[in-house]
Amino acid sequence: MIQLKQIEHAFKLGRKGSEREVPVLRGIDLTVKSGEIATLIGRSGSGKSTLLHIVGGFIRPTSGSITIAGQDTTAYGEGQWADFRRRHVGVVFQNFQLIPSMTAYENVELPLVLQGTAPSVRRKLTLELMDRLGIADYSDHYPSELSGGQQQRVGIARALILNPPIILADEPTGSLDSENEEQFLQLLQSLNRESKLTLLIITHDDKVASIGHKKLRIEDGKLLNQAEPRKLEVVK
Ligand SMILES: Nc1ncnc2c1ncn2[C@@H]1O[C@H](COP(=O)(O)OP(=O)(O)OP(=O)(O)O)[C@@H](O)[C@H]1O
Repeated sequence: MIQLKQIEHAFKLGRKGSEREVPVLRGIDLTVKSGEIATLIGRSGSGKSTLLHIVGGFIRPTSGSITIAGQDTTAYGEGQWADFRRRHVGVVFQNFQLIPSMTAYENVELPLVLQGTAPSVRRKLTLELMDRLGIADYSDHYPSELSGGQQQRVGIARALILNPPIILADEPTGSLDSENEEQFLQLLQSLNRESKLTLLIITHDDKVASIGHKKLRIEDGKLLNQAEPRKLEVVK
């Protein structure tokens, strides 16, 4: 579960001594239950990425509290966050952020290498996951030799390889065409169903937002609960 309470964030702009504060997030209360898909939609500049970066521990909020998987991470330093992320949170980015000089296989395996997992275990886990995500045939391809959809599958495989219960996704389909977007959204939904994965996805795309069990909207740094679309009444 992810729980944010009264999160405020202001960026400091300008020269030291004469900085001004620009408020970006204002009083965010957010709960994402275990096994839930939450989507957060909002215009450019509304604060989506800032919020995601706070949940992932890349930015410290100005005030408020963060609890993830039962642990209060609010006061964690960088080292603690890095360790916490390894065990609990995977991140998927819009532009995949794969390492161009590594093959698809090496990109997926990398977190296991950094963690010091034994080579035989690494090989088994990496091949199993790549097979499950339909990218085993592309093991030897470099990112530049993969389509956008395949690159994003490699991106999510890398985020999943350490088996985190939570995935944060920053505009994960932003670089995909509509067919690849559809397939990638189906993949996220099946991972959610089969592995009880908790997902927080930020987007400006209604189609992506529609896969959320919980659909949230952010406007000017404030969270609004997006109303469920009204069901049409059938007139007999
Ligand atoms: N490091 C920073 N320093 C100063 N201001 C920042 C910084 N990062 C973001 N901002 C400002 O905070 C506001 C929210 O930015 P954020 O990236 O969270 O929006 P967003 O909703 O994710 O936008 P987009 O959809 O365009 O990515 C913007 O006005 C932006 O200019």
